[in-house]
Amino acid sequence: MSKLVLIRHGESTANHDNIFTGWTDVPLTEKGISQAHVAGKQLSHSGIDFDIVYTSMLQRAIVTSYIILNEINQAWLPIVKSWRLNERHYGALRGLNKAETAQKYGDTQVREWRRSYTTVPPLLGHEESSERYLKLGIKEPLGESAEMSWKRVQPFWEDQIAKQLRSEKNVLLVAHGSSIRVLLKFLDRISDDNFMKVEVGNGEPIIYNFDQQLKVISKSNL
Ligand SMILES: O=C(O)[C@H](O)COP(=O)(O)O
Repeated sequence: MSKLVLIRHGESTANHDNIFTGWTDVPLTEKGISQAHVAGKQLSHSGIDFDIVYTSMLQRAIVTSYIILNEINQAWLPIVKSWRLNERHYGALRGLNKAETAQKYGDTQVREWRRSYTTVPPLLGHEESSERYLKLGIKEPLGESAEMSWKRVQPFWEDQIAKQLRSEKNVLLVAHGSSIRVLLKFLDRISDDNFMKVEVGNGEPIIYNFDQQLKVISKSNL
């Protein structure tokens, strides 16, 4: 049997300011740091021995994973950082205030942009090339629906995470609202329509137990 623990990063400065973030690399707030400590303490009580940690290439998730690893006294674990676990790219919505955008375009449209599986946000008008992705030969998206982000998460699931779980390794994955929501959709077989209702809170551990065939035996929230 193997365990997968999914945790969304602690509150970021953009979460606090209600700003569309996506691939923008923003830090944790004091509250976000303390949420990461609390999640770490909860996990420490659960007594899970992890074998590997996966996180994104964005500091809000990376720092959350460091804090958790310290709290559970497993700071020595290997950490793999991948752009595939980044938040979905919010395109031209990036940097806008969510409430102001809802006032301008209406709640329904903004809910669709934020929670639909297939709706693509307005795209950036130009390509961007941050050094960290250039180095990997990754073309930054101009914007992504949740479905588009699943297309990049899925190969990582198959090649890395599922492989570990099949060999009975326990995996800690610290990522983002959308990269975790698409994983929940896959693992819990959630329909596109019901995906609209899936929410993931900051710093709230979700634990899956799998058998060797990667069948979900149980799921719980700490
Ligand atoms: O990228 C963002 O803005 C947040 O991390 C998640 O946003 P959401 O709540 O709109 O999914």
